[in-house]
Amino acid sequence: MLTVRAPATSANLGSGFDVFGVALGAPADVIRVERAPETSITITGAGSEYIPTDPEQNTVGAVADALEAPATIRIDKGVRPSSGLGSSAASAAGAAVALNALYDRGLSREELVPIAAEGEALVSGEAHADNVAPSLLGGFTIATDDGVTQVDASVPLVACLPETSVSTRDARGVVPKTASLEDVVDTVGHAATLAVGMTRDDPELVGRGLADAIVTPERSALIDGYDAVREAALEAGATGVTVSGAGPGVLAVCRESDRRGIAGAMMDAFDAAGIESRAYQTAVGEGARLYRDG
Ligand SMILES: Nc1ncnc2c1ncn2[C@@H]1O[C@H](COP(=O)(O)OP(=O)(O)OP(=O)(O)O)[C@@H](O)[C@H]1O
Ligand SMILES: N[C@@H](CCO)C(=O)O
Repeated sequence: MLTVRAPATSANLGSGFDVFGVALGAPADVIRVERAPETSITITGAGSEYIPTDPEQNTVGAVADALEAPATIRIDKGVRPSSGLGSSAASAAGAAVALNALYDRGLSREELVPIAAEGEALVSGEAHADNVAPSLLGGFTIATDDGVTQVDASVPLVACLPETSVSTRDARGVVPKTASLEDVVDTVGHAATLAVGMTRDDPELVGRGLADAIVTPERSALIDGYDAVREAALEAGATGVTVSGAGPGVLAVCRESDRRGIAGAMMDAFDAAGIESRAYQTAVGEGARLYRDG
């Protein structure tokens, strides 16, 4: 049996819609695989009751198919589905690493990115790689049609998840089809600022670079309490706040010394809106880790 711990991720980071992503130190999915004549899936953990075990409908089934690697797959969900932390992608990335090793396919982590993205196509209709790339490679990733660029980074973060859910498929429905040149120019500037900030481990630059006037305003309108939570995080010292992935999770960038206070302020603001939430005090972290259990 092989075991993989595959981290949650936060995609988009505001200005990098469908392109930027970071691996988070926590939470994570744990995937266990054993060779079998046919793929079967069992699921435990956060939100497991909402996830299909049919391999045709589960992201890990799509990965097993793409790698021609049938297996008994056990998923222990640490990443709650439809919360904005790349739940479906964590399972897909974990399965890709585990099955690649189980069947000695010899593919590199970069080569596994499009394979894990097959799972994302299954659940959201498009094979975007901005969650699977950081879950596989760790750090900060820039996923484009030309491939993935990765840098290790160490930037403190708070990911606050309300007890509500937004499906990626629905959230993609509100993304504007066009944008003004002014907004595009503005977003390019912020995206470049964010990328430089990641290379310097600079929370000020990363926080400033989250700003986006194209997708985030439409997405944040789907999240009850978002404006109050954002305001509370900024008042508590966050250097920037945005929607995590497709939402409803909210991501704050900060200095380490402010992280605890920001987590509390965000949860209090959701609470004042009548919504329970959970905050992860975390940081940009490593990619999927493989354990050989013997
Ligand atoms: N292994 C899996 N883990 C989690 N969700 C899965 C898995 N396989 C299929 N799904 C389905 O995918 C959907 C969740 O994916 P979705 O992209 O909406 O959320 P997410 O991955 O948590 O969010 P985001 O991409 O915004 O960070 C649910 O409908 C769930 O049933
Ligand atoms: N880039 C994707 C990430 C969520 O899966 C989106 O925002 O729709």
